[in-house]
Amino acid sequence: MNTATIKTKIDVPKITATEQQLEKDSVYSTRQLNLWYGSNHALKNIDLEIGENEVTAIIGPSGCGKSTYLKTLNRMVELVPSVKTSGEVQYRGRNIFEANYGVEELRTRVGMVFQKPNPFPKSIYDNIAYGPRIHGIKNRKILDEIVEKSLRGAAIWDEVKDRLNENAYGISGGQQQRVCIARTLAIEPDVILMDEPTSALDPISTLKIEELVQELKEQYSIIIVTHNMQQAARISDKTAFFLNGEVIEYDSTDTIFSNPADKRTEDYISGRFG
Ligand SMILES: Nc1ncnc2c1ncn2[C@@H]1O[C@H](COP(=O)(O)OP(=O)(O)OP(=O)(O)O)[C@@H](O)[C@H]1O
Repeated sequence: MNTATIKTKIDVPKITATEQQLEKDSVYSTRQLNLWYGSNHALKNIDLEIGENEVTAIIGPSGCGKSTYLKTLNRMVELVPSVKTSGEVQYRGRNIFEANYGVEELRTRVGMVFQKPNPFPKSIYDNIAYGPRIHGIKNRKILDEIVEKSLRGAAIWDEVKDRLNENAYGISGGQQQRVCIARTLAIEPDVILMDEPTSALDPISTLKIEELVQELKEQYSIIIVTHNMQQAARISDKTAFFLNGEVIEYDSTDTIFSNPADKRTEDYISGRFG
């Protein structure tokens, strides 16, 4: 009997996505995360492992805690005075809630792209150079290189290379969103958080951003909140389904969309609610 035959006879237990995640590098490990806005318990016992160089989609109906979860990952949620948290969010092995954790450094490592494109009222060039300048880079040649590399990385260089000194408000919404992605890339992040980045865009711009996300995951880990289930199915590797502040199911995107374990996931992805 050859080895191949032997292997097929061994009863291999099915490995869940969560177990696979634990085997490879996790960028984030969220453990028993709870979050309250005053008395509103918005996140409940969230356990999630976010994989490196993957696209993780967060889906679920309005108000289920998707954006809150995303904003917890870079501690932006703390800007709301009534917020209280418990549990742990480990980023690269360290709990970001630790008292001496440097939130500025965290936000340098973890970029964010918002629902509505939000360029600064400055030239396209200055939008991209803004972050590097804050980090002390003043040399024009180096800044030129960063601007070009970032705009190329966001697949918009060819469209704006002759308009770098024009105000970023003068380009289309889809182009503005890619400039915002380029602005994020300019500080060389490790993770990119995207909060419904295409919901304000037309279908062609949406497609461009979706293609871009696929390219960016070679270099970055991406967590994307989306209301668009086709989008989650098209571009993500893992999907977490949130409902009323809980993670109902977290698995490979294929499993979530073809063979979900929980009836509530099935009902949501088949459009029965939300
Ligand atoms: N700044 C805030 N202050 C108080 N409560 C908030 C705040 N932001 C969100 N909430 C509440 O927290 C819960 C989760 O909201 P969140 O915005 O995270 O949901 P979501 O799933 O992203 O919703 P949507 O899909 O509509 O954007 C909701 O009950 C919401 O009302």
